[in-house]
Amino acid sequence: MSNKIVVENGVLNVPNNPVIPFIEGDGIGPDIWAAASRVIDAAVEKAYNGEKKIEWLEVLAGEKAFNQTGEWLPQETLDKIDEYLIAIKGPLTTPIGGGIRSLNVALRQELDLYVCLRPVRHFDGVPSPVKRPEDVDMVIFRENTEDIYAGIEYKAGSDEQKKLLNFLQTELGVNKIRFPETSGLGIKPVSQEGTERLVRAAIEYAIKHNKPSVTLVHKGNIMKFTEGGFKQWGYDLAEKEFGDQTFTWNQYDAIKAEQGEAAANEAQAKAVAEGKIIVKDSIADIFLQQILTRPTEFDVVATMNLNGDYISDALAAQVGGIGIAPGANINYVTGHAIFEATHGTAPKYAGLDKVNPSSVLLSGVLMLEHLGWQEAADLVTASVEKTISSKVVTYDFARLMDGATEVKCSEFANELIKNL
Ligand SMILES: NC(=O)C1=CN([C@@H]2O[C@H](COP(=O)(O)OP(=O)(O)OC[C@H]3O[C@@H](n4cnc5c(N)ncnc54)[C@H](OP(=O)(O)O)[C@@H]3O)[C@@H](O)[C@H]2O)C=CC1
Ligand SMILES: O=C(O)CCC(=O)C(=O)O
Ligand SMILES: [Mg+2]
Repeated sequence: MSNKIVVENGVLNVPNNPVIPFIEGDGIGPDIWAAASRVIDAAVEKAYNGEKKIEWLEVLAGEKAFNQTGEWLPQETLDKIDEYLIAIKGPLTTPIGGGIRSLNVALRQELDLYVCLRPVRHFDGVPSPVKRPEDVDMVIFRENTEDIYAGIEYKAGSDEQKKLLNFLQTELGVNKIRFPETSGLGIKPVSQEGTERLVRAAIEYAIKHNKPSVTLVHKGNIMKFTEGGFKQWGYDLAEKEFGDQTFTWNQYDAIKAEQGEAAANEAQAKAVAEGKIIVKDSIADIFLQQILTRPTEFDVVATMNLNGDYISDALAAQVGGIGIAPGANINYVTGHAIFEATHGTAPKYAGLDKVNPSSVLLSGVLMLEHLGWQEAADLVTASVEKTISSKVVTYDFARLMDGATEVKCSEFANELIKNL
């Protein structure tokens, strides 16, 4: 039997010994990947008595790739992930202000992994800066291929910047750039198709997991045709494709305008009683306040690339920090997915065997769930809960806990394996 994961009629077919490519990552990548992969292997072995086993296939990207091949993201890496469908990666460095563009973004764009899925929930015993971290239970659907984040920008003074500036000024009559000659210029594409496929995935997730609401987060009051477009296209999609399963604040506003507020409230209450998902929206600045002040009001969050980047780190802090925040980049149509930690390469801790491997490990749990290997996923989750409750933790949690035993990254993995 082939050891390739394939997608057939939209359903993943996973053999017992699937080949799964991995990218170790830069900085802390080697430490966290060594720890996490040992725990994943042990959980799979235990859950299936050796009947199932992942065949890891290393593929290169980042500094390791550059040192070995002279390329930051070799074509072979993309080809292998394309071929084997599902992969997992550690973080990759992106220099600031110049140098190569993000390899993380490039992987998402090259494989058209249009959803960045980042579930955020609290694990018992994890120290948090907020009073009720258990109130945070949100799943972020971040658009992953467009927006200002896609990296279409031109350096101040470059020929391209001058051409674009000239076009803006002479063809479009733009006269609001305060210091035109010395401005770097960026382009923010946000499309109807890109919005629709992201919001569709978010609503389908909410339906499948019985989540009561989907919130579209945007700054559409200021960026009317990009972020405002996202909001409108999102509402339109909900009404067009999920009319029987959703009630939108767009519909609420229409009823209110025609029949008054009481009728709109009644319609919304009826929709909730019928188990419909409320599709609402929130402007990004107040959203960042409300996830702190009233987190129980948010369940599934659909947003654009840059907002999603900020929101994921902010929400991660509320449940104990970036060391425990998992993620996945997914194309629900082709079946391609790369699971990855939310955090970066934390260069000051590189090679110290110190940091928390939970972010990439829990990304591995998302991967096991995606493969349908729920038993192995549950073993890892239970072990993380048990280990943290026993206060055996890495430095990031130890510094916020009373009476904790601080262990190294690899020792934390040993403890997790013991507690499987
Ligand atoms: N998807 C990816 O591959 C990503 C890559 N990056 C890249 O990573 C590089 C470094 O980015 P930077 O902004 O410093 O952000 P990082 O996420 O790498 O690190 C910031 C801080 O977060 C904490 N942290 C990160 N990972 C862990 C962990 N596993 N366990 C415990 N604490 C952790 C540390 O906090 P403390 O100092 O308090 O101990 C660390 O100093 C950049 O090149 C950036 O572009 C960034 C994000 C995602
Ligand atoms: O690509 C990078 O270096 C940063 C990416 C990032 O912060 C993210 O995707 O959350
Ligand atoms: Mg980020």
